[in-house]
Amino acid sequence: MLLGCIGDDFTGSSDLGNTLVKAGMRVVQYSGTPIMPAAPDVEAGIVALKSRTMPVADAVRLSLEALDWLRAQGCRQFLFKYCSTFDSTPQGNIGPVAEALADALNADRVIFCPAFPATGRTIYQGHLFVGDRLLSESGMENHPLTPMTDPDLRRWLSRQTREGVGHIPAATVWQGPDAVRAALSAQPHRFVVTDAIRDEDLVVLGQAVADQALLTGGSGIALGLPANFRARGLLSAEGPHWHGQPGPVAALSGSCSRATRGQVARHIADGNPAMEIDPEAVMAGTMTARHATDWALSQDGLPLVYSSADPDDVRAVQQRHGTEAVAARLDSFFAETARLLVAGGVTRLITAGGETSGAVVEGLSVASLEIGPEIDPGVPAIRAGDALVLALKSGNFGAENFFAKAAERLAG
Ligand SMILES: Nc1ncnc2c1ncn2[C@@H]1O[C@H](COP(=O)(O)OP(=O)(O)O)[C@@H](O)[C@H]1O
Ligand SMILES: O=C(O)[C@@H](O)C(=O)COP(=O)(O)O
Repeated sequence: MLLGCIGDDFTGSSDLGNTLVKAGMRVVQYSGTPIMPAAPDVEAGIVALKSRTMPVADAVRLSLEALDWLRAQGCRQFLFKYCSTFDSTPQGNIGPVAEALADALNADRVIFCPAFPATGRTIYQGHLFVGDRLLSESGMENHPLTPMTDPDLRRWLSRQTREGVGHIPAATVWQGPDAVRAALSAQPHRFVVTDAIRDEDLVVLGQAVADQALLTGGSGIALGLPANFRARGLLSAEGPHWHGQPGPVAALSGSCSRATRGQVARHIADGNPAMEIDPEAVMAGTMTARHATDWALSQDGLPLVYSSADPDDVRAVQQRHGTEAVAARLDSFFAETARLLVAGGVTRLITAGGETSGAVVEGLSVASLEIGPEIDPGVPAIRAGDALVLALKSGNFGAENFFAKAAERLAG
Protein backbone atom coordinates (compact mmCIF):
# COMPACT_ATOMS: atom_id res chain seq x y z
CA MET A 1 0.00 0.00 0.00
CA LEU A 2 1.40 3.38 -1.04
CA LEU A 3 -1.17 5.94 -0.03
CA GLY A 4 -2.93 5.68 3.32
CA CYS A 5 -6.15 7.66 3.63
CA ILE A 6 -8.42 8.38 6.56
CA GLY A 7 -11.92 9.53 5.61
CA ASP A 8 -14.18 11.22 8.17
CA ASP A 9 -17.28 9.66 6.62
CA PHE A 10 -18.24 6.85 4.28
CA THR A 11 -19.56 8.72 1.25
CA GLY A 12 -16.60 11.09 1.39
CA SER A 13 -14.26 8.12 1.49
CA SER A 14 -15.86 6.60 -1.59
CA ASP A 15 -15.61 10.00 -3.30
CA LEU A 16 -11.86 9.93 -2.64
CA GLY A 17 -11.72 6.32 -3.86
CA ASN A 18 -13.42 7.47 -7.07
CA THR A 19 -10.72 10.09 -7.71
CA LEU A 20 -7.91 7.63 -7.09
CA VAL A 21 -9.47 4.86 -9.22
CA LYS A 22 -10.00 7.28 -12.11
CA ALA A 23 -6.30 8.09 -11.95
CA GLY A 24 -5.47 4.38 -12.14
CA MET A 25 -4.85 3.24 -8.55
CA ARG A 26 -6.27 0.07 -7.05
CA VAL A 27 -8.34 1.23 -4.11
CA VAL A 28 -10.09 -0.49 -1.24
CA GLN A 29 -12.21 1.34 1.31
CA TYR A 30 -12.37 -0.18 4.78
CA SER A 31 -15.26 0.20 7.16
CA GLY A 32 -13.34 1.35 10.22
CA THR A 33 -9.80 0.23 10.97
CA PRO A 34 -9.36 -3.39 9.87
CA ILE A 35 -8.01 -6.00 12.21
CA MET A 36 -6.40 -7.95 9.36
CA PRO A 37 -3.62 -6.87 6.98
CA ALA A 38 -4.67 -5.52 3.58
CA ALA A 39 -4.57 -7.65 0.40
CA PRO A 40 -1.17 -7.25 -1.28
CA ASP A 41 -2.50 -5.63 -4.49
CA VAL A 42 -4.12 -2.62 -2.78
CA GLU A 43 -2.28 0.57 -3.75
CA ALA A 44 -4.41 3.07 -1.85
CA GLY A 45 -6.29 2.12 1.29
CA ILE A 46 -9.02 4.33 2.71
CA VAL A 47 -10.10 3.77 6.29
CA ALA A 48 -13.60 5.22 6.44
CA LEU A 49 -14.61 6.45 9.86
CA LYS A 50 -17.84 7.97 11.01
CA SER A 51 -15.82 10.65 12.77
CA ARG A 52 -17.11 13.86 11.22
CA THR A 53 -19.56 14.64 13.96
CA MET A 54 -18.49 12.47 16.89
CA PRO A 55 -16.93 13.97 20.06
CA VAL A 56 -13.44 15.37 19.37
CA ALA A 57 -11.56 12.91 21.58
CA ASP A 58 -13.20 9.91 19.90
CA ALA A 59 -12.49 11.25 16.41
CA VAL A 60 -8.82 11.78 17.32
CA ARG A 61 -8.45 8.33 18.86
CA LEU A 62 -10.06 6.53 15.91
CA SER A 63 -8.03 8.53 13.39
CA LEU A 64 -4.77 7.66 15.16
CA GLU A 65 -5.73 3.98 15.22
CA ALA A 66 -6.37 4.16 11.47
CA LEU A 67 -3.02 5.86 10.96
CA ASP A 68 -1.21 3.10 12.87
CA TRP A 69 -2.79 0.42 10.69
CA LEU A 70 -2.03 2.29 7.45
CA ARG A 71 1.58 2.75 8.54
CA ALA A 72 1.81 -0.96 9.25
CA GLN A 73 0.66 -1.61 5.64
CA GLY A 74 3.73 0.28 4.39
CA CYS A 75 2.08 3.55 3.26
CA ARG A 76 4.49 6.32 2.28
CA GLN A 77 2.06 9.22 2.38
CA PHE A 78 -1.14 9.93 4.31
CA LEU A 79 -4.25 11.86 3.42
CA PHE A 80 -6.95 13.00 5.82
CA LYS A 81 -10.14 13.36 3.73
CA TYR A 82 -12.97 15.60 4.92
CA CYS A 83 -15.86 17.19 3.13
CA SER A 84 -15.48 19.56 0.18
CA THR A 85 -17.76 21.86 2.15
CA PHE A 86 -15.44 21.58 5.19
CA ASP A 87 -18.29 20.15 7.32
CA SER A 88 -17.32 20.71 10.94
CA THR A 89 -18.30 22.73 13.97
CA PRO A 90 -16.22 25.40 15.73
CA GLN A 91 -15.00 22.62 18.06
CA GLY A 92 -13.83 20.28 15.32
CA ASN A 93 -13.22 17.71 14.16
CA ILE A 94 -10.98 18.73 11.26
CA GLY A 95 -8.47 20.79 13.27
CA PRO A 96 -7.96 18.42 16.21
CA VAL A 97 -7.67 15.31 14.01
CA ALA A 98 -5.19 17.03 11.69
CA GLU A 99 -3.14 18.17 14.71
CA ALA A 100 -2.97 14.63 16.10
CA LEU A 101 -2.00 13.13 12.72
CA ALA A 102 0.60 15.86 12.10
CA ASP A 103 2.15 15.24 15.53
CA ALA A 104 2.25 11.48 14.96
CA LEU A 105 3.89 11.92 11.55
CA ASN A 106 6.17 14.82 12.57
CA ALA A 107 4.70 16.84 9.72
CA ASP A 108 5.89 20.43 9.90
CA ARG A 109 3.59 21.77 7.14
CA VAL A 110 0.08 20.51 6.43
CA ILE A 111 -2.12 21.81 3.63
CA PHE A 112 -5.90 22.17 3.88
CA CYS A 113 -7.64 22.11 0.54
CA PRO A 114 -11.28 20.96 0.29
CA ALA A 115 -11.63 22.27 -3.30
CA PHE A 116 -13.49 20.00 -5.74
CA PRO A 117 -14.08 22.06 -8.89
CA ALA A 118 -16.04 19.30 -10.71
CA THR A 119 -18.79 19.75 -8.12
CA GLY A 120 -18.44 23.52 -7.88
CA ARG A 121 -16.34 23.73 -4.70
CA THR A 122 -13.51 26.23 -5.18
CA ILE A 123 -11.25 28.16 -2.81
CA TYR A 124 -10.19 31.73 -3.53
CA GLN A 125 -8.54 34.14 -1.08
CA GLY A 126 -9.03 31.50 1.60
CA HIS A 127 -12.81 31.52 1.09
CA LEU A 128 -14.78 28.45 0.07
CA PHE A 129 -17.38 28.79 -2.68
CA VAL A 130 -20.09 26.36 -3.79
CA GLY A 131 -20.82 27.32 -7.38
CA ASP A 132 -21.15 31.10 -7.38
CA ARG A 133 -22.18 31.35 -3.72
CA LEU A 134 -20.05 31.61 -0.63
CA LEU A 135 -20.23 28.44 1.47
CA SER A 136 -22.31 30.25 4.09
CA GLU A 137 -24.98 31.10 1.50
CA SER A 138 -24.97 27.77 -0.32
CA GLY A 139 -27.51 25.90 1.79
CA MET A 140 -24.74 24.45 3.95
CA GLU A 141 -25.58 27.07 6.59
CA ASN A 142 -28.68 24.90 7.21
CA HIS A 143 -26.91 21.54 7.51
CA PRO A 144 -28.62 19.50 10.28
CA LEU A 145 -25.36 18.61 12.09
CA THR A 146 -22.60 20.94 10.85
CA PRO A 147 -24.09 24.27 9.78
CA MET A 148 -21.35 26.11 7.87
CA THR A 149 -21.90 29.76 8.66
CA ASP A 150 -18.45 31.16 7.81
CA PRO A 151 -16.86 30.76 4.34
CA ASP A 152 -13.36 31.88 5.47
CA LEU A 153 -11.55 28.58 5.94
CA ARG A 154 -8.64 30.26 7.76
CA ARG A 155 -10.99 31.68 10.37
CA TRP A 156 -13.11 28.51 10.69
CA LEU A 157 -10.05 26.25 11.05
CA SER A 158 -8.42 28.67 13.55
CA ARG A 159 -11.35 28.12 15.88
CA GLN A 160 -10.62 24.38 15.93
CA THR A 161 -6.88 24.32 16.50
CA ARG A 162 -3.99 25.64 18.59
CA GLU A 163 -1.93 25.91 15.40
CA GLY A 164 -1.73 29.18 13.48
CA VAL A 165 -3.30 29.01 10.05
CA GLY A 166 -1.48 30.34 6.98
CA HIS A 167 -2.60 30.71 3.37
CA ILE A 168 -1.20 30.10 -0.11
CA PRO A 169 -3.12 32.22 -2.63
CA ALA A 170 -4.18 31.19 -6.11
CA ALA A 171 -1.59 33.51 -7.65
CA THR A 172 1.16 31.35 -6.13
CA VAL A 173 -0.50 28.08 -7.15
CA TRP A 174 -0.68 29.34 -10.74
CA GLN A 175 3.12 29.71 -10.74
CA GLY A 176 3.50 25.94 -10.37
CA PRO A 177 4.79 23.34 -7.91
CA ASP A 178 8.14 24.99 -7.17
CA ALA A 179 6.44 28.23 -6.17
CA VAL A 180 4.01 26.32 -3.94
CA ARG A 181 6.87 24.41 -2.30
CA ALA A 182 8.74 27.64 -1.66
CA ALA A 183 5.62 29.31 -0.25
CA LEU A 184 4.99 26.32 1.98
CA SER A 185 8.49 26.42 3.48
CA ALA A 186 8.23 30.19 3.98
CA GLN A 187 4.94 29.90 5.90
CA PRO A 188 5.15 30.96 9.53
CA HIS A 189 2.40 28.48 10.39
CA ARG A 190 2.14 24.70 10.37
CA PHE A 191 -1.40 24.62 8.93
CA VAL A 192 -1.88 26.22 5.52
CA VAL A 193 -5.11 26.76 3.61
CA THR A 194 -4.42 26.61 -0.14
CA ASP A 195 -6.52 28.19 -2.84
CA ALA A 196 -7.58 26.01 -5.79
CA ILE A 197 -10.08 26.94 -8.45
CA ARG A 198 -9.46 24.45 -11.26
CA ASP A 199 -8.43 20.79 -11.46
CA GLU A 200 -5.09 22.03 -12.83
CA ASP A 201 -4.51 23.84 -9.53
CA LEU A 202 -5.10 20.62 -7.63
CA VAL A 203 -2.64 18.78 -9.86
CA VAL A 204 -0.02 21.47 -9.15
CA LEU A 205 -0.68 21.15 -5.42
CA GLY A 206 -0.42 17.36 -5.69
CA GLN A 207 2.98 17.69 -7.35
CA ALA A 208 4.11 20.26 -4.81
CA VAL A 209 3.33 18.03 -1.83
CA ALA A 210 4.72 14.78 -3.26
CA ASP A 211 7.18 14.58 -0.37
CA GLN A 212 4.91 15.78 2.44
CA ALA A 213 3.95 13.03 4.87
CA LEU A 214 0.46 14.38 5.52
CA LEU A 215 -2.09 16.18 3.35
CA THR A 216 -5.64 17.12 4.17
CA GLY A 217 -8.50 18.02 1.90
CA GLY A 218 -11.44 16.92 -0.18
CA SER A 219 -11.14 14.26 -2.83
CA GLY A 220 -9.78 16.86 -5.26
CA ILE A 221 -6.46 17.06 -3.44
CA ALA A 222 -5.83 13.45 -4.49
CA LEU A 223 -6.05 14.28 -8.22
CA GLY A 224 -2.30 14.67 -8.67
CA LEU A 225 -1.10 12.00 -6.24
CA PRO A 226 -1.28 8.82 -8.39
CA ALA A 227 1.00 10.50 -10.97
CA ASN A 228 3.61 11.04 -8.25
CA PHE A 229 3.66 7.31 -7.49
CA ARG A 230 3.57 6.41 -11.20
CA ALA A 231 6.52 8.70 -11.92
CA ARG A 232 8.47 6.73 -9.34
CA GLY A 233 7.50 3.44 -11.04
CA LEU A 234 5.42 2.29 -8.06
CA LEU A 235 1.97 1.67 -9.62
CA SER A 236 0.91 -1.58 -11.27
CA ALA A 237 0.12 -1.24 -14.96
CA GLU A 238 -3.04 -3.31 -14.65
CA GLY A 239 -5.33 -0.79 -12.91
CA PRO A 240 -8.67 -1.49 -11.23
CA HIS A 241 -11.20 -4.14 -12.35
CA TRP A 242 -15.00 -4.06 -12.00
CA HIS A 243 -18.11 -6.09 -12.80
CA GLY A 244 -21.69 -5.07 -12.08
CA GLN A 245 -24.50 -6.93 -10.36
CA PRO A 246 -28.02 -7.61 -11.64
CA GLY A 247 -30.92 -8.21 -9.24
CA PRO A 248 -33.38 -6.33 -7.03
CA VAL A 249 -32.56 -2.73 -6.21
CA ALA A 250 -33.61 -0.21 -3.55
CA ALA A 251 -32.64 3.29 -2.44
CA LEU A 252 -32.50 4.83 1.03
CA SER A 253 -32.11 8.54 1.71
CA GLY A 254 -31.57 10.25 5.07
CA SER A 255 -29.88 13.21 3.42
CA CYS A 256 -31.61 16.57 3.77
CA SER A 257 -29.18 18.40 1.49
CA ARG A 258 -30.51 20.49 -1.36
CA ALA A 259 -29.26 18.19 -4.13
CA THR A 260 -30.75 15.09 -2.53
CA ARG A 261 -34.11 16.77 -2.05
CA GLY A 262 -34.09 17.60 -5.77
CA GLN A 263 -33.25 13.97 -6.61
CA VAL A 264 -36.03 12.68 -4.36
CA ALA A 265 -38.51 15.06 -6.01
CA ARG A 266 -37.38 13.97 -9.48
CA HIS A 267 -37.61 10.28 -8.57
CA ILE A 268 -41.20 10.78 -7.43
CA ALA A 269 -42.08 12.98 -10.43
CA ASP A 270 -40.77 10.23 -12.72
CA GLY A 271 -43.39 7.89 -11.24
CA ASN A 272 -41.10 5.68 -9.16
CA PRO A 273 -42.32 4.13 -5.90
CA ALA A 274 -41.36 6.25 -2.87
CA MET A 275 -42.13 6.08 0.84
CA GLU A 276 -41.62 9.16 3.00
CA ILE A 277 -40.51 8.45 6.55
CA ASP A 278 -41.87 10.76 9.24
CA PRO A 279 -39.15 11.10 11.92
CA GLU A 280 -41.88 11.50 14.56
CA ALA A 281 -43.19 8.03 13.68
CA VAL A 282 -39.69 6.56 13.92
CA MET A 283 -39.17 8.25 17.30
CA ALA A 284 -42.53 6.93 18.49
CA GLY A 285 -41.80 3.42 17.20
CA THR A 286 -44.85 3.36 14.94
CA MET A 287 -42.66 3.29 11.80
CA THR A 288 -40.09 0.51 11.89
CA ALA A 289 -37.44 -0.86 9.54
CA ARG A 290 -39.67 -3.93 9.08
CA HIS A 291 -42.53 -1.74 7.76
CA ALA A 292 -40.25 0.08 5.34
CA THR A 293 -38.61 -3.14 4.15
CA ASP A 294 -41.92 -4.95 3.59
CA TRP A 295 -43.13 -1.99 1.55
CA ALA A 296 -39.92 -1.77 -0.52
CA LEU A 297 -39.77 -5.50 -1.23
CA SER A 298 -43.36 -5.44 -2.49
CA GLN A 299 -42.62 -2.74 -5.09
CA ASP A 300 -41.55 -3.10 -8.71
CA GLY A 301 -38.72 -1.02 -10.08
CA LEU A 302 -36.62 1.21 -7.85
CA PRO A 303 -38.33 1.89 -4.51
CA LEU A 304 -37.02 4.81 -2.47
CA VAL A 305 -37.41 5.10 1.32
CA TYR A 306 -36.60 8.66 2.40
CA SER A 307 -36.67 10.96 5.40
CA SER A 308 -35.19 13.85 3.40
CA ALA A 309 -36.98 17.01 4.50
CA ASP A 310 -36.80 20.80 4.26
CA PRO A 311 -34.66 22.74 6.78
CA ASP A 312 -37.72 24.06 8.68
CA ASP A 313 -39.12 20.55 9.21
CA VAL A 314 -35.70 19.25 10.22
CA ARG A 315 -35.27 22.08 12.75
CA ALA A 316 -38.72 21.50 14.22
CA VAL A 317 -38.16 17.80 14.88
CA GLN A 318 -34.64 18.48 16.24
CA GLN A 319 -36.05 21.07 18.65
CA ARG A 320 -38.64 18.61 19.91
CA HIS A 321 -36.31 15.63 20.45
CA GLY A 322 -32.71 16.90 20.26
CA THR A 323 -30.46 16.79 17.19
CA GLU A 324 -28.39 13.81 18.25
CA ALA A 325 -31.36 11.74 19.36
CA VAL A 326 -33.12 12.22 16.02
CA ALA A 327 -29.96 11.50 14.01
CA ALA A 328 -29.22 8.38 16.05
CA ARG A 329 -32.75 6.99 15.63
CA LEU A 330 -32.90 7.71 11.92
CA ASP A 331 -29.41 6.30 11.35
CA SER A 332 -30.34 3.05 13.06
CA PHE A 333 -33.65 2.95 11.22
CA PHE A 334 -31.83 3.13 7.86
CA ALA A 335 -29.11 0.70 8.97
CA GLU A 336 -31.68 -1.89 9.98
CA THR A 337 -33.75 -1.31 6.84
CA ALA A 338 -30.63 -1.89 4.72
CA ARG A 339 -29.86 -5.09 6.59
CA LEU A 340 -33.40 -6.40 6.11
CA LEU A 341 -33.46 -5.41 2.44
CA VAL A 342 -30.25 -7.30 1.70
CA ALA A 343 -31.51 -10.27 3.71
CA GLY A 344 -34.67 -10.05 1.57
CA GLY A 345 -32.69 -10.36 -1.67
CA VAL A 346 -31.70 -6.82 -2.65
CA THR A 347 -28.35 -6.91 -4.49
CA ARG A 348 -28.06 -3.26 -5.52
CA LEU A 349 -28.43 -0.70 -2.76
CA ILE A 350 -28.22 3.05 -3.17
CA THR A 351 -27.91 5.33 -0.16
CA ALA A 352 -27.93 9.12 0.07
CA GLY A 353 -26.27 11.05 2.89
CA GLY A 354 -22.90 10.72 4.58
CA GLU A 355 -24.09 9.86 8.07
CA THR A 356 -26.85 7.71 6.66
CA SER A 357 -24.49 5.79 4.36
CA GLY A 358 -22.03 5.25 7.21
CA ALA A 359 -24.80 3.81 9.35
CA VAL A 360 -25.94 1.59 6.48
CA VAL A 361 -22.48 0.18 5.73
CA GLU A 362 -21.94 -0.50 9.44
CA GLY A 363 -25.41 -2.05 9.63
CA LEU A 364 -24.52 -4.37 6.75
CA SER A 365 -21.28 -5.36 8.54
CA VAL A 366 -19.26 -5.00 5.35
CA ALA A 367 -15.58 -4.80 6.23
CA SER A 368 -14.13 -3.73 2.89
CA LEU A 369 -15.44 -2.12 -0.27
CA GLU A 370 -13.83 -2.34 -3.68
CA ILE A 371 -14.12 0.98 -5.50
CA GLY A 372 -15.37 0.73 -9.10
CA PRO A 373 -16.21 3.18 -11.89
CA GLU A 374 -17.77 6.61 -11.50
CA ILE A 375 -21.56 7.09 -11.54
CA ASP A 376 -21.47 10.87 -11.16
CA PRO A 377 -18.65 13.17 -10.02
CA GLY A 378 -17.68 12.09 -6.52
CA VAL A 379 -19.80 8.92 -6.49
CA PRO A 380 -18.39 5.55 -7.60
CA ALA A 381 -20.02 2.17 -7.96
CA ILE A 382 -18.80 -0.08 -5.14
CA ARG A 383 -18.60 -3.85 -4.72
CA ALA A 384 -19.41 -4.84 -1.14
CA GLY A 385 -19.51 -8.62 -1.53
CA ASP A 386 -20.05 -11.47 -3.97
CA ALA A 387 -23.68 -10.48 -4.57
CA LEU A 388 -23.92 -6.91 -3.31
CA VAL A 389 -23.05 -3.61 -4.93
CA LEU A 390 -23.57 -0.16 -3.45
CA ALA A 391 -23.64 3.51 -4.36
CA LEU A 392 -23.02 5.81 -1.40
CA LYS A 393 -24.02 9.30 -2.44
CA SER A 394 -22.84 12.38 -0.63
CA GLY A 395 -25.71 14.71 0.17
CA ASN A 396 -24.86 17.37 -2.35
CA PHE A 397 -23.61 15.21 -5.20
CA GLY A 398 -25.22 13.59 -8.19
CA ALA A 399 -27.38 14.52 -11.17
CA GLU A 400 -31.10 15.07 -10.65
CA ASN A 401 -31.85 11.56 -11.96
CA PHE A 402 -29.16 10.08 -9.70
CA PHE A 403 -31.19 7.18 -8.26
CA ALA A 404 -32.13 5.78 -11.68
CA LYS A 405 -28.66 6.40 -13.07
CA ALA A 406 -26.98 4.64 -10.14
CA ALA A 407 -29.30 1.63 -10.39
CA GLU A 408 -28.35 1.22 -14.05
CA ARG A 409 -24.61 1.72 -13.49
CA LEU A 410 -24.54 -0.79 -10.63
CA ALA A 411 -26.08 -3.43 -12.85
CA GLY A 412 -23.61 -3.09 -15.72
N1 LIG B 1 -36.52 14.50 8.46
C1 LIG B 1 -35.42 14.65 9.23
N2 LIG B 1 -35.44 15.43 10.32
C2 LIG B 1 -34.36 15.59 11.09
N3 LIG B 1 -33.16 15.00 10.84
C3 LIG B 1 -33.09 14.21 9.77
C4 LIG B 1 -34.21 13.98 8.92
N4 LIG B 1 -33.83 13.14 7.94
C5 LIG B 1 -32.55 12.84 8.17
N5 LIG B 1 -32.09 13.48 9.27
C6 LIG B 1 -30.72 13.40 9.82
O1 LIG B 1 -29.96 14.40 9.14
C7 LIG B 1 -28.63 13.93 8.95
C8 LIG B 1 -28.29 14.05 7.48
O2 LIG B 1 -26.94 13.83 7.34
P1 LIG B 1 -26.32 12.94 6.21
O3 LIG B 1 -26.90 11.57 6.15
O4 LIG B 1 -24.84 13.04 6.40
O5 LIG B 1 -26.76 13.68 4.88
P2 LIG B 1 -25.93 14.72 4.02
O6 LIG B 1 -24.90 13.93 3.29
O7 LIG B 1 -26.94 15.35 3.14
O8 LIG B 1 -25.30 15.69 4.99
C9 LIG B 1 -28.59 12.49 9.43
O9 LIG B 1 -28.01 12.42 10.71
C10 LIG B 1 -30.05 12.10 9.47
O10 LIG B 1 -30.30 11.10 10.44
O1 LIG C 1 -16.15 16.09 -0.29
C1 LIG C 1 -17.37 15.92 -0.38
O2 LIG C 1 -18.19 16.83 -0.58
C2 LIG C 1 -17.87 14.52 -0.14
O3 LIG C 1 -16.88 13.59 -0.39
C3 LIG C 1 -18.33 14.39 1.27
O4 LIG C 1 -17.56 14.16 2.16
C4 LIG C 1 -19.75 14.70 1.45
O5 LIG C 1 -20.27 14.32 2.70
P1 LIG C 1 -21.86 14.16 2.89
O6 LIG C 1 -22.50 15.36 2.26
O7 LIG C 1 -22.10 14.09 4.36
O8 LIG C 1 -22.24 12.89 2.19
